Amino acid sequence: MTSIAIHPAVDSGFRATDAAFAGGTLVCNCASNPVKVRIKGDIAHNHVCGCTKCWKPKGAVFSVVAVAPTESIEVLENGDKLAVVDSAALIQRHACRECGVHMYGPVEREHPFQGLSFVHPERFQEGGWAKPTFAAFVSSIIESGFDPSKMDAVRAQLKASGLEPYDCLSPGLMDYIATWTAKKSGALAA
Ligand SMILES: N[C@@H](CCC(=O)N[C@@H](CS)C(=O)NCC(=O)O)C(=O)O
Ligand SMILES: [Zn+2]
Ligand SMILES: [Zn+2]
Repeated sequence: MTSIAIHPAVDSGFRATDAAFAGGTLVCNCASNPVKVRIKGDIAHNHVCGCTKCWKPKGAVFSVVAVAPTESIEVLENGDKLAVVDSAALIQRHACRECGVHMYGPVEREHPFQGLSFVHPERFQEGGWAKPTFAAFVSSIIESGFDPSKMDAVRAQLKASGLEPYDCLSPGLMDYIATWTAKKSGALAA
C-alpha cells in the first residue's frame, strides 16, 4: 500500500511513552540562536490535527499538537524572535519569525480552553512524551490542497495507526466544550 505522509512521528512508529515524562524544552528549527521554551510538567490530549492553521513539518499532512497549562510555560531563550501568527485567532500561535516553527499558542480569551496553550511535542529536545491518540479536523486537510478522492485512504491509514479520525475534535473534547457552553448559558446547572 502506498502510504500517505501523515507525520514523521506517526509514520515511523511511536516512541515509547515514558510514564514519568514531566515536560522539557521545545526548540525551534533555527541552526543558530534557536528559540527555547520550557514546559514545566506533562502535556495532555496529544493528537494529530489536519487544520490549515497548525504548524506542520515539511511534507507532513497533519500536525502533532497537545496542550499544557499556560502557567507552566516559560520562554527561555531568543524570545525576541517570536511573533503572533494571527492575533484574531482563538489560539495565539507564537511562531519563530526565522524558521516558522510555532512554539506555543495560548488561549487567552473566555473559552473552555482558556489557560491552556497548544504546543508541538515533536519540538521537545527530550523523548518520552505521550503518543497522539486521535486525529482531529481530518476533512480540513483538503483546504491545504489534499486530494479529496484520497480521504478514504487517509482515514484508513489513521485508523491503522491507532488514530481514530474525526472532522472536529474528539467526542470527549466536543462534549467538554458543549458542557462548558451549556453551563454558561444556563441550559445546564453550573
Ligand atoms: N477548517 C479550518 C479549521 C480551523 C480550526 O478550527 N482549527 C481548530 C483546531 S487547531 C481550532 O481550534 N482552531 C482555533 C484557532 O485556530 O485559533 C482550517 O483548516 O483552517
Ligand atoms: Zn527558529
Ligand atoms: Zn489545528
